[in-house]
Amino acid sequence: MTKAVGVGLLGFGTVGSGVVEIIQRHQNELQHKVGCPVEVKKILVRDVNKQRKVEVNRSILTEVASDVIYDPEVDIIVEVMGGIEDTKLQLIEALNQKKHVVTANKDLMALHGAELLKVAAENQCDLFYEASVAGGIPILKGLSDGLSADRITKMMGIVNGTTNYILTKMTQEGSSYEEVLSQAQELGFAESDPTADVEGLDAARKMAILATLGFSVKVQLDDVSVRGISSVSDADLHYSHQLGYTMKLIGLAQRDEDRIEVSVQPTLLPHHHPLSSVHNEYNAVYVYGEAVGETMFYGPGAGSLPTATAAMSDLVQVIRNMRLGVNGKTVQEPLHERVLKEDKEIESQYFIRLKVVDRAGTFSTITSLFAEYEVSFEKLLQLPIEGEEAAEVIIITHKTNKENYQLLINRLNELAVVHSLESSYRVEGGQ
Ligand SMILES: NC(=O)C1=CN([C@@H]2O[C@H](COP(=O)(O)OP(=O)(O)OC[C@H]3O[C@@H](n4cnc5c(N)ncnc54)[C@H](OP(=O)(O)O)[C@@H]3O)[C@@H](O)[C@H]2O)C=CC1
Ligand SMILES: N[C@@H](CC=O)C(=O)O
Ligand code: NA
Repeated sequence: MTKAVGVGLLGFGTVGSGVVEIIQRHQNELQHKVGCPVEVKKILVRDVNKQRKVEVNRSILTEVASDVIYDPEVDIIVEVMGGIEDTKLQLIEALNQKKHVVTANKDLMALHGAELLKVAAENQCDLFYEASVAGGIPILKGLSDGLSADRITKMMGIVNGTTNYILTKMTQEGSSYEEVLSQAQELGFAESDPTADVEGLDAARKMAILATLGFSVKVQLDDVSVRGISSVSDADLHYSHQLGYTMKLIGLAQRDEDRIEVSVQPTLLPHHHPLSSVHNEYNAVYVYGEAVGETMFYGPGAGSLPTATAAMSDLVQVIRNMRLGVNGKTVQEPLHERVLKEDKEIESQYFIRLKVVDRAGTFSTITSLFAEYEVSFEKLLQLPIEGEEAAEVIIITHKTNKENYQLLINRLNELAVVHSLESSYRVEGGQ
């Protein structure tokens, strides 16, 4: 039999234990696909004495990274521990040792992906990162293989499992934000610091990776405009629903000619929109290509075995490349210059919720301001607030540009008839 390929893991938590479980349980299928046994040789953890979900021989656990990186029996490193700067240095060290790398680390790839890919290419090594975006969905392979000949113009999707889980449970079961967040943590969906999930940063990192690959443009993390779900209230969910919309944390990457926009924000979608029925930790990404038209990638976006499946598909690809002697050949420089759209080029509908003074003339003052910025109403709801001389006004606008919208929002806040601007969100999938 052909010599076994040796795998070293950095991390043995939610994703790492899934990787080991798949290697153990699917060894026959793996051997059939790659033509040799796949063996886990070493695993880096923080604490070798910790109780583990998946059983391995204790002797392969270590708390010293170099035990994995310099192990001559390790051909491929699977990095599933997280972290940025130290992890980057360790992966560079591993690549310089001619170890191929598979990683689930979007924090690292969004910030240092280009540099790491360069080091990998210089060492004729593979560096694959399918698990870093949308968990078990083969979205990166979908873009780089399936749609490789197309020109991608838009990607829109739900790319964070934790926030989708939270919004689903809040909307469908009326659960509290805190309660569902801790469930998502227990289920292993959330990041070690869940602020990255709920404040949209995790999704922004994934959108930067997607936009870089899909548009062949070097998109920086700072290019992504980000807003999370921590300020979404029950009232927002309630009124959105009443007006026919579902709230989702949406990542959007769009290009017109060579000008791009990348954002992550809570967004209202019509109930009938396919992304509205993506629930719990599931993710989905719409990809629009000039030639293919519209495709949608759907599946579990977080969790142990789904995410490990993505890392394993990269592992299989690395081993196939090893057998063909073609590792490190897939890296390409971006084709296009990165030019970001200006606010006046970004068009969208908006949901605006105001608390206003409940008396004659209020409405005409508000509508005049909207008219001044050429923003018209598509839907409107006005409800008196019991026990107060105030009313709640909820507006869905027609499409307007972001510059006008922001000017309007600033001025609305200053109107004497407006007590407060309660909330405002982008609306997609309508007109
Ligand atoms: N969970 C998910 O659904 C997904 C996670 N990811 C990404 O995968 C990576 C891993 O996530 P996840 O498995 O959830 O994380 P966990 O916290 O469950 O696991 C992390 C593992 O790495 C080990 N570890 C962490 N830091 C160090 C260190 N400095 N030195 C040694 N060992 C260390 C831990 O050791 P010990 O066990 O001893 O504590 C643990 O085994 C992250 O980059 C995450 O963003 C990507 C997609 C989905
Ligand atoms: N915390 C992430 C894990 C997968 O990337 C998420 O919730 O999507
Ligand atoms: Na994926």
